[in-house]
Amino acid sequence: MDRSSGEGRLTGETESVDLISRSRELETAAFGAVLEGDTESRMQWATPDGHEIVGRGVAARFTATGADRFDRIRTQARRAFDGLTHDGPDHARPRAFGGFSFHDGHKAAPPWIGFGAASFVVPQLFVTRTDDGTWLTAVGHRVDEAEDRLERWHDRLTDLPVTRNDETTPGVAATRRTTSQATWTEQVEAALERIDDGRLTKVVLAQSLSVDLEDPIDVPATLERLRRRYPNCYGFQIGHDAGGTFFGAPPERLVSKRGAHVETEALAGSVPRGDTPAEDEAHVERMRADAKFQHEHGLVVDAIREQLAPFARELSVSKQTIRRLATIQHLRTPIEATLEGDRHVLELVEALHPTPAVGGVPPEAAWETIRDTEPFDRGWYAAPVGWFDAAGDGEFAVGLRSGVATGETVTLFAGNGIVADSDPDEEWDEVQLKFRPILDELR
Ligand SMILES: C=C(O[C@H]1C=CC=C(C(=O)O)[C@@H]1O)C(=O)O
Repeated sequence: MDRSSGEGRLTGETESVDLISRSRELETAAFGAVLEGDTESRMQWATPDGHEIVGRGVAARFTATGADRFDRIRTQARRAFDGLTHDGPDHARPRAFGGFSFHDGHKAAPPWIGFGAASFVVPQLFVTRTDDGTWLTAVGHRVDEAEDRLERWHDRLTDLPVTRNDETTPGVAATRRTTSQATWTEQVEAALERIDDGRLTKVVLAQSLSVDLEDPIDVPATLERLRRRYPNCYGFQIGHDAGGTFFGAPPERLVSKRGAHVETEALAGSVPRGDTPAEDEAHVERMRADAKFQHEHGLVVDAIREQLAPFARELSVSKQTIRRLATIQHLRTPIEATLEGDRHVLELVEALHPTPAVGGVPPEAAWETIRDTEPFDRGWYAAPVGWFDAAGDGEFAVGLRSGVATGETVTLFAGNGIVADSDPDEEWDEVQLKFRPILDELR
């Protein structure tokens, strides 16, 4: 454990701290070792364009509960980042990593111990790998503390041999579902009644699957395998020694903001992969031509456009495309905007979450249906995970194709959009496809 200053000072709602950050280039690929050993917090973030950040420890922590959780995180972060001095390249700058629970009333009960309604950490030590090289950054509250940490870890990482990828999976001893297929059929039929009544247009209903493992899971190795199999997805883990580790390979960007430029997307509508390119195309053609899929997807596009419009000087919705993953294919519509005025990425996260790709339309009726139907807490599943920086830029994925690992159990979550004309059996099959990314890496 890095004991030079305990696990760092925390940033409360009123206290402000100075953060000193120092970076240097790293000539080794052995940076995964940053995650090893005891630490209060570890994180990993990888983007579809191949950039990666791996970090440990707590230089500052921001937490909040309640309906104003987005605002309160921003206020705490402003205090911490106002006192930040960073000596290093821009891409190695300190950022706050973390996320939100799906719903603001969330309580951190098992399997979500350690995961509150909003929680972000500025790591004490992290490695950033981009096209500009691999950089190590240490953050402390004094110059000597940051510099010592930087040198110590630089030497430690440089001396390590690069370990080979671990292909061993933990093995599955048993699985337990929250929702049988018969119960699912009843749930979908009950949601369809609300849709028929006109109370609801769309709801995303989810299931959870608990997997008991034969051996403990190595989350970084699992994530590495997921990244190779799902290169056009994000990869993330957020973990605490005292709690669980939430990890996954989400295909969906909630939002990214750099300066005034914002990118988001609508991702909804799912079909399997085929065994041949022709079969792949046949599935896609069926999805493109199907009124139910187009309705389900169009609701997401419309909601994102409406939520983003008040912030935007310009907003463009591109042509619908297909996101083809190893086990599933989705309808995808990229959406870009130029912001009017200075905004924080968390304002956009708050406005967009939950999109109807994970919640529904209208949002209140959808949330009521989810609450009445799902016999488990969504926790951080389907919620925003990502990072933001001192300038209020950042990037967030939707926490899908994900699970939370606690001891020798991983609890997985997956859901599907229900609209008029949804067929319970087809919806069941689509949900099972969405468990596969993580489940395949556990077997
Ligand atoms: C809710 C999930 O997926 C969303 C993203 C893509 C396609 C979806 C769908 O076809 O229903 C969902 O909206 C999930 O993976 O658990």
